Amino acid sequence: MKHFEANFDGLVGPTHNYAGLSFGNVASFSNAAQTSNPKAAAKQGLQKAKSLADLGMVQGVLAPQERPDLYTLRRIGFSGSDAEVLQKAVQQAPALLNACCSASSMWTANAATVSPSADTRDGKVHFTPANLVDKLHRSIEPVTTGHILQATFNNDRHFKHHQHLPEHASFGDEGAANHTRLCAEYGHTGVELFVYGQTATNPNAPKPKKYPARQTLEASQAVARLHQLEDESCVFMQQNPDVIDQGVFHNDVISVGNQNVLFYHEQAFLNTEAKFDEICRKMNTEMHFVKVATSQVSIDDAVRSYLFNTQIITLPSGEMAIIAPTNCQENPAVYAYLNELVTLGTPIKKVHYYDVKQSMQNGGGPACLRLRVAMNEQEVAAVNQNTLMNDGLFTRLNTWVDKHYRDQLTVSDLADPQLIIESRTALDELTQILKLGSVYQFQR
Ligand SMILES: N=C(N)NCCC[C@H](NC(=O)CCC(=O)O)C(=O)O
Repeated sequence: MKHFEANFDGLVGPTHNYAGLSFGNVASFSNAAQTSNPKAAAKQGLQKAKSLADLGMVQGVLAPQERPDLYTLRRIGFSGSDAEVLQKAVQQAPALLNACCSASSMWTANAATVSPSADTRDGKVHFTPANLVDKLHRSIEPVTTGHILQATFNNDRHFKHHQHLPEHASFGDEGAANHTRLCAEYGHTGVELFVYGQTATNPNAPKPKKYPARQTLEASQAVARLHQLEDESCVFMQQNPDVIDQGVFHNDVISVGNQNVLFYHEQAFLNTEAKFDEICRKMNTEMHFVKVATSQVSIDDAVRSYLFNTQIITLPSGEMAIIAPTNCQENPAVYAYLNELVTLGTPIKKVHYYDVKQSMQNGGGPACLRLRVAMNEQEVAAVNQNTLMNDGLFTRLNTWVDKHYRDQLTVSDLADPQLIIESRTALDELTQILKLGSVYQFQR
């Protein structure tokens, strides 16, 4: 049976804006209050997704969330008509209004952790939506994320959907951004590498001093239990707290893997050697650890360019390619490194660059925008086929964006009641295009 690694990219929602909501995420803070372009953002994302489909990859899309989130605003005491709720919120608590308007669900690497059927005891693909408790604007995503995942992977025989972990800092879970699956072939049992930022139950264990460590060991272990993974298929490794303090808020900002390749910065982890030995012991194939030294690329350059927030994909030819943001071309050290990398005799042979700057300005690179789901042919056939990218869907979604999205949005526009109507009209139409049913609260 054939096996694939599918990428499901998050569609950028109509309220994409720069509100400076993510402490510890350098781009989010430094671009706060800039004017965004939701239409361009959505189109950049669609172009990246379509290009991967054109390269022969299985590519899907995940629907965005409903924003402004009036349900959360009402839950915290703002009342009256929808317009009144927005008005009161902007006057009394503008920061809370901003948190309820983010299009952050576009970064589907944070939607969930996914374990392919080859790794799980019941032979199903398991999904656990990430609770994202570290950031208020993201903590309101998991319930709807669960609905969207169930409508996209809507087959009980092949897909097992779990509830997100308890909403407490001890179980801080950021999903696939802190999880990498290593394997020989996508259909073979692999090693699931869980990278955490801190151990919540041990106050004396290493942790960052300045910025939050969003992922806990306790969360990673809970996901591994839920997904019915064998101990022999799991490695739990700690992210270097010093790099979190330099803006590496997720592990996918400092390392990325694909099959038997792990591409990483030398400062990415703690206890690197011992943990890499454990990975080698648990893998049934040779590993390629592709290390980038600080002398080649500094942490600062890695964070600015998102060298490691690239996607490493295996093309139908069997060769690996890197999908990088154009920001990597614009950084001399990183561009020189990538030009050299493809000559080094590693499995990575080519680099493709895409402009995803609208997302990058909020700290979301190509890898943030996608959720990986390794599947066999039968599982791919069981996916909601209307979510899979092809020429027809690409055209329909571009037309849909043109019709509903603004080309300018500032934080002060978030209190505009018209945005509620625009957003709901767009999402209602999208659920028809993708045949998702009623995944949004306004439809229930
Ligand atoms: N690395 C991965 N996988 N994902 C990137 C997520 C970026 C996101 N930015 C934001 O949420 C910024 C929103 C704002 O400031 O308006 C975050 O920090 O959670």
